[in-house]
Amino acid sequence: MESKGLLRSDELYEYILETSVYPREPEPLKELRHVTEQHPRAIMATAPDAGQLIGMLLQLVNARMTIEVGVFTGYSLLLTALSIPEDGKITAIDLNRESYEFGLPIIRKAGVEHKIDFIESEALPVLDQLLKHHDNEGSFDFAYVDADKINYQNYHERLMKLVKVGGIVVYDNTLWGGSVAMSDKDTPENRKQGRQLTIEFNKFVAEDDRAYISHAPLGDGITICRRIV
Ligand SMILES: C[S@@+](CC[C@H](N)C(=O)[O-])C[C@H]1O[C@@H](n2cnc3c(N)ncnc32)[C@H](O)[C@@H]1O
Ligand SMILES: O=c1cc(-c2ccc(O)cc2)oc2c(O)c(O)ccc12
Repeated sequence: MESKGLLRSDELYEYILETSVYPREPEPLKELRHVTEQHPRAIMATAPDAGQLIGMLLQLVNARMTIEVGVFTGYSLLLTALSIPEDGKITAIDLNRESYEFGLPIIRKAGVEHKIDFIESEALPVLDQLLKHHDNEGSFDFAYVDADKINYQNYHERLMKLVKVGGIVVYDNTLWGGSVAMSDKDTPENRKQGRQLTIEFNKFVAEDDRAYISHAPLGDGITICRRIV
């Protein structure tokens, strides 16, 4: 049977970006995306098409309290900050404050810094700390995970407790450059470990009865999990 997947070319991806994503991208996000292009690790930023869907999900659940694991220069962070209300809060965790500070002037200019609690740390102990306060259980509306792939299952276990029933957790890079569907021998050496971890995570989350999921081929692949129990 012919594949139902439609994205057959870079031109088609460019078409989506130019037609439906860039014209609607808020100015501060556009500026941050352009500034981040000068960063040596620019490839790590959340793809704008994935960002657009994340923005819609934030609106759909009226997100106010959110968690972000993996900030880098702040594309997804700024997107979240622009999407939540004035009294909304983002607990944003990253090992590296320097990259957060790279984008901070644009976040400040957008007038949304007050919504961000940036924590420079390994993410797992911060999530565990949050869970020590029982009031935090089920108190978050939304979480976005875009960090070390080796811990995605660990993050998922914590986040399935921290987000409320009906809340959403989104994971980035769940197609890992398309390598999840390649044979090991065809996978570039620098993709092999991420490929294996991503395959394992995708299987794990597909079998998780606590969440309704959708694996969307936007950007580098995002998996949307809605906590249902
Ligand atoms: C792909 S980037 C995040 C991109 C970001 N979401 C954006 O839209 O630009 C991954 C980030 O995760 C951070 N990171 C990696 N491992 C981490 C860990 N164990 N705990 C916290 N942050 C981590 C890295 O420092 C890096 O900034
Ligand atoms: O090496 C990458 C590449 C990406 C990536 C690829 C394609 C897109 O449209 C967006 C992003 O993202 C990465 C990432 O988030 C990460 O944590 C490490 C490496 C990469």
